[in-house]
Amino acid sequence: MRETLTIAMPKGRIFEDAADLLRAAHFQLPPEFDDNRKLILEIEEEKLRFILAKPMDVATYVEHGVADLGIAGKDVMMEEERDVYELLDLKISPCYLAVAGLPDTKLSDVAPRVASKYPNVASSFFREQGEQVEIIKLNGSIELAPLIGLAERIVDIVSTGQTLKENGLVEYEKICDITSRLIANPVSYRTKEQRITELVNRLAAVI
Ligand SMILES: Nc1ncnc2c1ncn2[C@@H]1O[C@H](COP(=O)(O)OP(=O)(O)OP(=O)(O)O)[C@@H](O)[C@H]1O
Ligand SMILES: O=P(O)(O)OC[C@H]1O[C@H](OP(=O)(O)OP(=O)(O)O)[C@H](O)[C@@H]1O
Repeated sequence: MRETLTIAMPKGRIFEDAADLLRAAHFQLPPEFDDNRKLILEIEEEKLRFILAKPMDVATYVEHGVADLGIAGKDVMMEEERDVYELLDLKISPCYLAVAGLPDTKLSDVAPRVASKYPNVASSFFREQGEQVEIIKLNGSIELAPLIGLAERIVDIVSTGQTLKENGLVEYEKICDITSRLIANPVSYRTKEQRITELVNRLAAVI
């Protein structure tokens, strides 16, 4: 009997883009996939179970082995080192990480303050540039920080650029491109290798 594969993923845009990708790969997603208030969704015929979590928690479920696979943004994978395998670049939910701030703000001689949801990524980026900064961790609405004087710079996700524009901010530097990745629990990868390879091949064929 085929064992069930459990896949963790975030609830928002990644879920929508992943559902499109799964449909393109001829997985029959039931209609309840489009009204995703439920936190656990199953495709019985395919022996697949999806669990919907916050982006930063996806890798936690996979690392602990309660999900065999996960779909997470590269941003999340870069921020926290995890004991998981990255199997595939799904090329969905594209965006990029950038340094932004108010136009014409000079960085002071003392360490400038940088607000971000990605303190580790931000800290490595400025360290590699040889710049000393003070990192301030925020959990969302990062663009507020320079507007109210909490920080001179932010490190955040940019997609359309609309949020920066509407808040009068400018991009100073692009850090890196981001897409979503298929990740696997190392033990599941060994014990359910055939099922996982089959899924990877079906997805890889439509990326
Ligand atoms: N404009 C964007 N803003 C944020 N994340 C984006 C954007 N465009 C693509 N992404 C990717 O989507 C991921 C977030 O996934 P998703 O939007 O599905 O999560 P969510 O459950 O809605 O999360 P949140 O609670 O952060 O709104 C990010 O880690 C990033 O890789
Ligand atoms: O370039 P854009 O298309 O405007 O997208 C970028 C914005 O989207 C994300 O925020 P999100 O909507 O996830 O909310 P958050 O502030 O709670 O993180 C990100 O943090 C930016 O604020």
